[in-house]
Amino acid sequence: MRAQNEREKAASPAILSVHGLRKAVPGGRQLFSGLDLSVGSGELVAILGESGVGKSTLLNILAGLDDADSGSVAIEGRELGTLDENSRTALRRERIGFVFQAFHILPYLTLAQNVALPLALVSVDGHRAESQARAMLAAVGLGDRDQSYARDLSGGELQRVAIARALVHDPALILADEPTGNLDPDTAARVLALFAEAVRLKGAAAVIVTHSRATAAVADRILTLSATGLHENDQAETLTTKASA
Ligand SMILES: Nc1ncnc2c1ncn2[C@@H]1O[C@H](COP(=O)(O)OP(=O)(O)OP(=O)(O)O)[C@@H](O)[C@H]1O
Repeated sequence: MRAQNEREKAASPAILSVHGLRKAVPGGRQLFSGLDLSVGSGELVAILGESGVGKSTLLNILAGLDDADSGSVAIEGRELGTLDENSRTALRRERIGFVFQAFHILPYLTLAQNVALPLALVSVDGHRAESQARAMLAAVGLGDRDQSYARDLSGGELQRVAIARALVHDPALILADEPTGNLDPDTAARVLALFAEAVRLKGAAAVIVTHSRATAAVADRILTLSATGLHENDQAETLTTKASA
């Protein structure tokens, strides 16, 4: 059965294809080079790595929010390097769900409006967008908070709003930066089930940066980022103990 799953995975189309990525920070220090990655439909990849190694930078490059110094990133066959800024923005809105480490929940919108935003940006009508947003908020355990504002929420609640917003438009590619870092184990398990549903039932591809053992455990592959790129890692002991989330 496992062999069959592996064959199916190998045959599934790559949603994300990365080749030879190299990135240095302003000032010249090189973060990584020779980085390759392919993530198919229905596949969830966890990325580990020491603090400061470049995990958030990598996610930003994968989303077209930052540029690599060399190498290529393609999403569903479209090379980001060949797209102008408007096309990149459109691709991001339509095909990517991004959970930022700092959440970026807009303070002047209600939670329902925040979560409905990705739908509004792809022209889903207002009533439908708000009702899907409320359903998504309920799925992350915030069904009774849809009219609240960010200032009234805890860090873990904000993180769940960010996750709801990233998943509401059924993105092809989910990029999540420490999505369970502020959550207790039960709540983390609940949101991880949502990521798993998006990947396994809806066919998304997901790349999740995490320090959490429990979060990495839901991944099909665990990779470690270092200066020489991404390397296979199934050594659970390399996960830090930050890890209960
Ligand atoms: N604009 C910038 N100018 C200079 N250095 C930067 C800039 N952006 C990021 N860096 C540096 O690049 C390195 C990688 O940062 P990044 O946030 O990608 O790491 P990370 O692996 O996600 O870390 P953490 O696990 O602590 O979140 C860090 O040393 C950071 O200080």
